Amino acid sequence: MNCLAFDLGGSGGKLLLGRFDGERLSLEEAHRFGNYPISLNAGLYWDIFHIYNQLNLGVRKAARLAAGPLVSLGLDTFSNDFAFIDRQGELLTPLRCYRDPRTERHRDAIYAKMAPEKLYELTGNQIAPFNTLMQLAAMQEAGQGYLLENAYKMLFTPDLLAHFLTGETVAEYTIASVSQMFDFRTGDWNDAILEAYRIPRRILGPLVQPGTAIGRTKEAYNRELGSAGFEVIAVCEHDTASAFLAAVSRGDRAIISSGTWSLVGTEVAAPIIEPAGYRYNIANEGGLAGRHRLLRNVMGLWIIQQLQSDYHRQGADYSFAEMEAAAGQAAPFAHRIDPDDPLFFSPEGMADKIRRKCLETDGRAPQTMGETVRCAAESLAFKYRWAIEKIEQLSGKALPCINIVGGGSKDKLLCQFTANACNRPVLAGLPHATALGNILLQLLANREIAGIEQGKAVIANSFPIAEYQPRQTRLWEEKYAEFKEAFHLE
Ligand SMILES: C[C@H](O)[C@H](O)[C@@H](O)C(=O)CO
Repeated sequence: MNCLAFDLGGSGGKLLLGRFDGERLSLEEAHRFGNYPISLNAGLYWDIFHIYNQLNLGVRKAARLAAGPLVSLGLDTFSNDFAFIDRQGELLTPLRCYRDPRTERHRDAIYAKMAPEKLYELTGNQIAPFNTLMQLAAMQEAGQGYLLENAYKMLFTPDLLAHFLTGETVAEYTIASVSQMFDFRTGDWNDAILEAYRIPRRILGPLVQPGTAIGRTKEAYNRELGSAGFEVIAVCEHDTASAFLAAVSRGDRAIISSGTWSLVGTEVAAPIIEPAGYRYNIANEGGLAGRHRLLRNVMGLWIIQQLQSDYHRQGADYSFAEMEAAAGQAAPFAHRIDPDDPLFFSPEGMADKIRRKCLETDGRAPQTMGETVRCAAESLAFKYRWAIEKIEQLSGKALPCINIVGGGSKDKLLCQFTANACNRPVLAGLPHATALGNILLQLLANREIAGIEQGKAVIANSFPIAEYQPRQTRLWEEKYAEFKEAFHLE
């Protein structure tokens, strides 16, 4: 059986063809493309037409690769971003990038309507400038309430693409659950929040659970693509939910979905919404029925991706492997940053920002590319340790081992640093975990597997995992204590 996963991240997208023969699953990359925020008039946007074009290109390529018919497609993306459509399906707004600075501009006015503590208590979501609610509230503050009043629907990115293909308008649960408008207690949108920010409930699509068939591709779409059509299935449309679903986990362990963001968390049976969670900004996020993630966003490979772009602009083209090798040669523990400093959230000038922060903290700054990347990698590893400790504290369970999945699982240096800093073994693999989670749900919806545990066993049998044991633990313990002190981390 052939199915297709479309996975869109903050630096690129890909379409992977999944072939399942009843026992083993194989993945073949049908198409890959770049996806970068575009800056215009002080706003930051995604090019939704480029994304849609690339999706179609990938569908065509996958149809050629597949020996038999393409049965279904699942779409997953980063969370929080959205566009408005009217009744005809016409786009009323562009797709803004979650790093757009408008939410910061209106931060105080937004929190004056409802305090962040209250928002956390009602939703369990992290307090972050990129949440969907913050973006909608910023639109209201900027005098764009007319868009909310006149829209037919507000659709999250994967739901918008599903709409282009099928004409249906839904709000998939996992991506809705991180919008800061969803209430885990009722399993529905939170009316107090909607009222406080004048968000009309009718523009929010009907919630659907992952595994639901959204619909078949429209006739017009099939004609244009020369395709026989296929079913679009609501998978765990939030990429993190898909990645965690695929992260094969035996027993209690920490999972790091390592990509543009590093999502450091664990699965818990139910949301845990407590004052300590608010203090450490630990998010509750929804997964496939009965699965919840307790998770902390760490700035992630974004810092290294942005360094790469900086060097490119200066005329030096380094591959990730070259950057990793140079970092491996640089002196250890010479520089450090808190990767979650808000300064690092916005694009461009990353090397300068790192130098500035290092000077502030330690009075010296990295000069070479290797020193700068090493500073970022060691600091990320320390921040992972801190996040894992806080999640252990909040969940009341020990997490003695770490699974790293996603593109970052290929970064051997960062995986080894993570094992050292966290003093825990690391199992790293499944660079395409997000697409695998996406495909798992399609197999389930198409009744190719009986349950998700069977799917996880299929993944375990089909893909290799590398193991990293902690090294030089006493030295890393000392440096971790110094790191926490330097950045006043409890
Ligand atoms: C803002 C990010 O999109 C989000 O927190 C994260 O969960 C994600 O979706 C990473 O791709």
